Amino acid sequence: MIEFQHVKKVYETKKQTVEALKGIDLTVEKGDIFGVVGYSGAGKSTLIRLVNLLEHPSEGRVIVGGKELTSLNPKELRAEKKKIGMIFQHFNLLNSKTVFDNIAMPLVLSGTPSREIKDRVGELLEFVGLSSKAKSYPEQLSGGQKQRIGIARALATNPSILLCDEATSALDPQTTSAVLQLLKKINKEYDITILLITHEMSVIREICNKVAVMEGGYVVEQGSVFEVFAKPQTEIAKNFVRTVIHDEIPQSFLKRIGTHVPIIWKINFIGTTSGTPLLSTISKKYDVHLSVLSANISEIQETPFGNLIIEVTGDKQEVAEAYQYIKDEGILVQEVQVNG
Ligand SMILES: Nc1ncnc2c1ncn2[C@@H]1O[C@H](COP(=O)(O)OP(=O)(O)OP(=O)(O)O)[C@@H](O)[C@H]1O
Repeated sequence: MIEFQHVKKVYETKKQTVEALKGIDLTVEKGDIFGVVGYSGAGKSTLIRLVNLLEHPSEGRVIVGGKELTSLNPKELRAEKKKIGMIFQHFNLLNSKTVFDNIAMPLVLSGTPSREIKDRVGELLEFVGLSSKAKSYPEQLSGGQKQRIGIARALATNPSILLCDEATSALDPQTTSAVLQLLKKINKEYDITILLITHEMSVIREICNKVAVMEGGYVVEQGSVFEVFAKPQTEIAKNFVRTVIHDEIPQSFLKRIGTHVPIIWKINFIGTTSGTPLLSTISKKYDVHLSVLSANISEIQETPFGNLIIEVTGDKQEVAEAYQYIKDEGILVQEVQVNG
């Protein structure tokens, strides 16, 4: 649906040359809610702005819906751009226009008859739950309401892709959650592929199915949200995951281990397996002793995601067999190295 192939972006200013993207390969598939996370300056905004040609790539190709937008003539480009909606951190509404007129704007620009505009805007206002605000002005609305209007405007031309540029960063947690649920509804009910950028891992956890982690103009890690949350590979991905999932070995335990090298396993449960009475099964089946050092269950896309850190003691062979048993059950288990 959206493909970045070896994409580079260089900004040339009078004073300096900034290499914002240094070679990006990324594929967003139809139906995805694909999240790109990274700290400030990583290149996220540049990346998302390439999709609707708010920025042009310096090298490489950006292919959207099978077409490379830079190769189209102005008429074809206008048609393709209608299929891409975008929402922004600061909403980008026109304060001098009513809510109705803000939402109608893309339709007016594309020459839609006024009868059709009226129906479509009415439908969109209802969809975002703000039918009573048609005649209000943006400054009379809360942040969450403004973003709903931004979303309605982005959906006006029936796009197949929605780009979200830090869409919830200016909102409080409760409003953020409501807007994210609305995005999820849009993805499901309208079958719209969503590409979002954020610096908050909680946003990724709440609605995305795939994630890419960016740092210094590169995508340093990508995969399904479950994969990356369960087994982040890079230091930066680990840091992001830690902001929402607390699975540290407790300091009190580390202090008391002395020179002894303990065997510690980190176990991740996803979905229904989180209810499996795994530990009692293992201690019955194998001659091992298990003590829980830390345990918590959170939710990723409304699916339980549990993690457990346990210390294991017992005969070497029994410990190895118990480990294999967990793996054979299809549960993600990793040994954690702790220096005694
Ligand atoms: N129009 C521009 N001209 C020159 N440099 C730019 C321009 N836009 C972005 N940059 C630079 O490119 C790099 C990547 O910026 P970008 O805004 O894409 O990152 P980001 O991850 O979205 O960060 P933020 O969340 O702070 O916006 C930064 O070093 C930034 O200063």
